[in-house]
Amino acid sequence: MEKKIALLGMGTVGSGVLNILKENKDLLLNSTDELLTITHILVSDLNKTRTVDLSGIQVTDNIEDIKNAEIDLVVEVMGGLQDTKTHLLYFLEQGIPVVSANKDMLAEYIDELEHTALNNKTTILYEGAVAGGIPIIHSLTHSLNANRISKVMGILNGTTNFMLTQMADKGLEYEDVLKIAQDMGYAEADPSADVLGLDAARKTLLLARLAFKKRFKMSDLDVIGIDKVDKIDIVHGKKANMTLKLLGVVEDKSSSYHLSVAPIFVDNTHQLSNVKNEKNAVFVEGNAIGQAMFYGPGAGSYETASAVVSDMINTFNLSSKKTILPEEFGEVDQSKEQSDYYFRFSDSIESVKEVLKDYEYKLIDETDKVFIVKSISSKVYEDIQEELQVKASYQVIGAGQDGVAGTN
Ligand SMILES: NC(=O)C1=CN([C@@H]2O[C@H](COP(=O)(O)OP(=O)(O)OC[C@H]3O[C@@H](n4cnc5c(N)ncnc54)[C@H](OP(=O)(O)O)[C@@H]3O)[C@@H](O)[C@H]2O)C=CC1
Ligand SMILES: N[C@@H](CC=O)C(=O)O
Repeated sequence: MEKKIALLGMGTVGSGVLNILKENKDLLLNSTDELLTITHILVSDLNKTRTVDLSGIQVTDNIEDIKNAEIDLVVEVMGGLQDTKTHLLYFLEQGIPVVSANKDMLAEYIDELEHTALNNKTTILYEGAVAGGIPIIHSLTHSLNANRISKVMGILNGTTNFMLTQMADKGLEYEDVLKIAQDMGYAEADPSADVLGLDAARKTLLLARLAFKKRFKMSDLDVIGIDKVDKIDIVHGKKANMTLKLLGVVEDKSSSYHLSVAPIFVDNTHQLSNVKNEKNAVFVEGNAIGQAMFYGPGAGSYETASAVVSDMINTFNLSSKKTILPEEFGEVDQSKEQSDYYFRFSDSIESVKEVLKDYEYKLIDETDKVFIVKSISSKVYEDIQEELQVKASYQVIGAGQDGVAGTN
C-alpha cells in the first residue's frame, strides 16, 4: 500500500532521505509492505538549485499546503524550535505519525510531543536525533528494555570530536579546525551549539530520559564545552597516554541522577579514546547485559538519513506506539564522583607539591606544572581549586578491569 509522506526540509539530511529512498528502492520494497512515497517537500527557498530528482513531488514553502493534503507520515528534518513544534503537534493531533531528527526541539518538547502522539493513537520516532546513524534510540527502547540501565556515556557530537581529534593528531589550531568541521557539514548552522556542548547536552538529555524513564530539563545538566580547551593540555594528555573527549554522561546514583557534558581525559586503553573525528560512540551499562558500546557516524547526509528512513519504515512496520511515558522528573545530584583529575597550575612547583603532599599524584610536566591527582573526592577537588591557581582541570577516566570499557 502506498504511504504518502511529507518531508519538511531538504538540506543535508532531507537530501539523504530522498537519495536513500531512490537508491535503495528495491531493498525497501523487501523491508516493508508499504510503498514509501514522498509527495510533498517543505523548503524555505523555492529558488534554490536542488541536486535531487523532484519529479512528481510538490515542493512548497507553505506548510498549509501540507496541512491541507492527504498525508500518512510527516518527516521533519528542517530544524527550528517553537514553530516546528507547533506544526508537528498539529499533525500528531490529526493522528498523523511524525519522524524527526531535530534534537534541539526534541530536548525541549519531547514530553508534550509524545503525550500528544499517545493521546491521538499515533507515534513520534527520532532515531536520527541522537548520534546520527547509530541506532541507539531503538536499542535503548526495544533491545535493552530488559535491563536496569545504570549509566550511559558517549561521544555525541561529531563536530567537537573531529576538532579534538585534529588538534591532538595533527596539532591544528582550534579556529582552523572549527572552520574545517563547518566546511565538512558536521557543525550546526550556529556552531556555538556544538562547541559550547549544548548539542551534546540535548542528546544526553534524550538518552537519560530513555535510560531512566524520567523527565529531565536542560537546566538539570552541567554543561562545559570545548571552547576553553587549550591545545597545551591535549599535548600533555597525550604524553600521559590520555585523549581529551567531550563526553555526555548520565548515571543512576540510586536516589538521584547525574547528568553532564564536559571534556574528560580518557585513558588510551579505554575504547572511547579510539573514537576519532566525526564518529560517535555510546557506552551503555545495564544490569543484565553488563557493558555494551555502539559506534558509528554521528552526523552526515546519508548517515543520519539511514536512521530517519529506518524510523519511516518502523512507523508502519513495528508496533511502536508507546503506552507508558515518563511522568516524574528525575532528582538530579551533580556532585562530582571520586575520580582521578588532571590539573595544570600556575603556582610554583614547590607550592603545588606542598598542597598535594597528602594525595597520590603523578607529575606529568614540571615546566607547565601538570599533575594527575589520583582518586580524589569532590571536596578535595574543590579544596585544590581554592588553594592553588588552576589554569586547567579535567576529570580522568581509565580502563575497567576487563580493559574494555569502564570508569574509575
Ligand atoms: N546534518 C546532520 O548531520 C544532522 C542534522 N540533524 C538535525 O536534522 C535537522 C536538519 O539538519 P540539516 O539537514 O543539516 O539542515 P539544513 O540546514 O541542511 O537543511 C534544512 C532544510 O530545512 C529547510 N527549512 C529550514 N527552515 C525552514 C522553515 N522555517 N520553513 C521551511 N523550510 C525550512 C531548508 O530549506 P532550504 O533548502 O530552502 O534552505 C532546508 O531544506 C536539524 O534539526 C539538525 O539538527 C540531526 C543529526 C545530524
Ligand atoms: N552538529 C552535530 C550534527 C549531528 O547531530 C554534530 O556535530 O554532531
